[in-house]
Amino acid sequence: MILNLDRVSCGYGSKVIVEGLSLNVKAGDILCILGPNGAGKTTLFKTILGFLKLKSGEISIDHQDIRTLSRKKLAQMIGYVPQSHTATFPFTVKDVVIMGRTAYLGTLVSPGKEDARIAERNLELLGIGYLKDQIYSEISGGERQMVLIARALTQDPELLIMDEPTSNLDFGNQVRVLRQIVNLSKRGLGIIMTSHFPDHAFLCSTKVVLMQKNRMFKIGTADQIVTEENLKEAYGISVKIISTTDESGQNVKSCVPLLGS
Ligand SMILES: Nc1ncnc2c1ncn2[C@@H]1O[C@H](COP(=O)(O)OP(=O)(O)OP(=O)(O)O)[C@@H](O)[C@H]1O
Repeated sequence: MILNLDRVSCGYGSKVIVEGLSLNVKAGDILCILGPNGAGKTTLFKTILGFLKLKSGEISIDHQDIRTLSRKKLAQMIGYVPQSHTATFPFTVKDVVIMGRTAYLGTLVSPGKEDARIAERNLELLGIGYLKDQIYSEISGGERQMVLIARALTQDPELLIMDEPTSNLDFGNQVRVLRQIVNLSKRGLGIIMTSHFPDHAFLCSTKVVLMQKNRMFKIGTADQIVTEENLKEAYGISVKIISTTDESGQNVKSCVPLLGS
């Protein structure tokens, strides 16, 4: 799988939010999109998913222009994980995950045994099989986030787009979700995620886009992009980047924000 963005510009009406962005995401890549509120991360997602019309440039997946793909075909290729939300209706976790099969079902066709099997397999893959009969609105925020990932995997996509997959999660669950993201990329999925924590780029990304409010962006590896200078420019705060080692002796960087006087 290869997603290719070629000089992409997108936005709303006459308002251009992202201008001239070129990048690619391949199987096994984790692209982490960073940037302040309002920089255009969600706008870019909506455009890749085909909800917003491209202003100019081209987006292709496996060399097919997304404008030529049906919504159903696009849903079979790209899984979307929204920020975790509370469902109003009391569906079981298994029912929520089976909804991921919609892209493969004909009109008025209900999911069958094979769809249920795929849903259960993905719950097990993420280590949350024990939740399957629980009510989605009665599980924790962290568990809901994992269920939404299982639902997107049940679409059997080649690319996963995740909108702040760690928002609303406690410290431990943030790391558990990041670990699952790394595991999924190792299984051959391409992943695009947004985060408000530059540390997440150090922890799991293979590529970073740092978006700024003035339509500027920087693209590179976490080491190249998540620098004290770039973070100051993007977020307007002073940050120290420090280094330590993990359990296996690998170097790990972390961002420490400075309050200043
Ligand atoms: N439906 C819309 N119509 C017009 N402008 C919009 C619309 N949705 C968002 N915008 C504007 O587009 C810009 C980018 O918004 P977007 O939601 O993409 O930012 P973001 O980087 O995802 O922000 P956040 O980190 O807060 O989620 C903002 O200036 C916003 O006001």
